[in-house]
Amino acid sequence: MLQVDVDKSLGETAISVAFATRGRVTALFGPSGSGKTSVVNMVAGLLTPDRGRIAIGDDVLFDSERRVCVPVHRRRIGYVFQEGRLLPHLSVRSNLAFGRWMNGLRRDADEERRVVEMLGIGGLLRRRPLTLSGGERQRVAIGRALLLRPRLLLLDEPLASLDEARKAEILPYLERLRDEAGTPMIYVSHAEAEVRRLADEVVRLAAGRVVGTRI
Ligand SMILES: Nc1ncnc2c1ncn2[C@@H]1O[C@H](COP(=O)(O)OP(=O)(O)OP(=O)(O)O)[C@@H](O)[C@H]1O
Repeated sequence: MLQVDVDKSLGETAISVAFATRGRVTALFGPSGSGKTSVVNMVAGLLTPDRGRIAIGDDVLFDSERRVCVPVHRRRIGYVFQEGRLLPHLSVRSNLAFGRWMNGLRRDADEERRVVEMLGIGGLLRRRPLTLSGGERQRVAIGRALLLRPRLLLLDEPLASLDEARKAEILPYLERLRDEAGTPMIYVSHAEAEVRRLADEVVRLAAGRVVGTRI
C-alpha cells in the first residue's frame, strides 16, 4: 500500500494532500495546476514536503517528524516523464541498459527480453530516439523505467504530447503493463477517458487538495 500525507507550500500555491491506495493503477486526476506533478515529485523524492509522511508498505520514504528522507536513487521508484527524456546519442538498446547501469544493476537478458516483448519495442533496439515516433519513444521510456525493477512506477501524463492515433497505439501497452507487470503505478492525467480505461483507484485533486475518489 502507498500512503501519502504531505503539505507543501509552492509560491502562491499550498498543497495539502493525503491518500492511501492499494490500486494496480491509481490515477492522480485533476485540472492543470491542481498539484498532480508536485505530488508525484514528492513521492519520487525530487521535491521535499514541508511536512508529512510517505510510505510504501512498512518502508518509510519520508517522515518529517522522524526526520526520514530517503534519497531519490534509494527509493526504487520508476518515473516516466511527459516527454520521455531518452538520451539522444544512445541507441534504444543502450537507453534501456543505461538506467540499470546508472543504478548499479547488472544486465539481465531475460528481464530485458520480457520487457521488450511486452512493450513491442524489439524492432527498435538499434534506432536512436530522434528517429522514433512519440509513442515509440514513450514505450522505450517505460521499458527503461521497468528494467530498474521499481516497486512503484510513476507516469506523469505519458500520453500528453501524443496525438490521438499515437495515444490509441500506446494505451493497449499500458493496459498490458497493468495486467502483466505486477508493478503498481501512479498515473497522472487530466484526460477522463484514459483514467476510466486504466485506473482502478482515483485520487481527484483540485487546487492542491483531494476532492474525491471518483472521476
Ligand atoms: N517551484 C514552484 N514555485 C512556485 N509555484 C510552483 C512551483 N512548482 C509548482 N508551482 C505551482 O503549484 C501549482 C501546482 O503545480 P503542478 O505542476 O503540481 O500542477 P499539475 O496539476 O501537475 O499541473 P499540469 O497538469 O499543468 O502539469 C501550480 O499553480 C504551479 O504554478
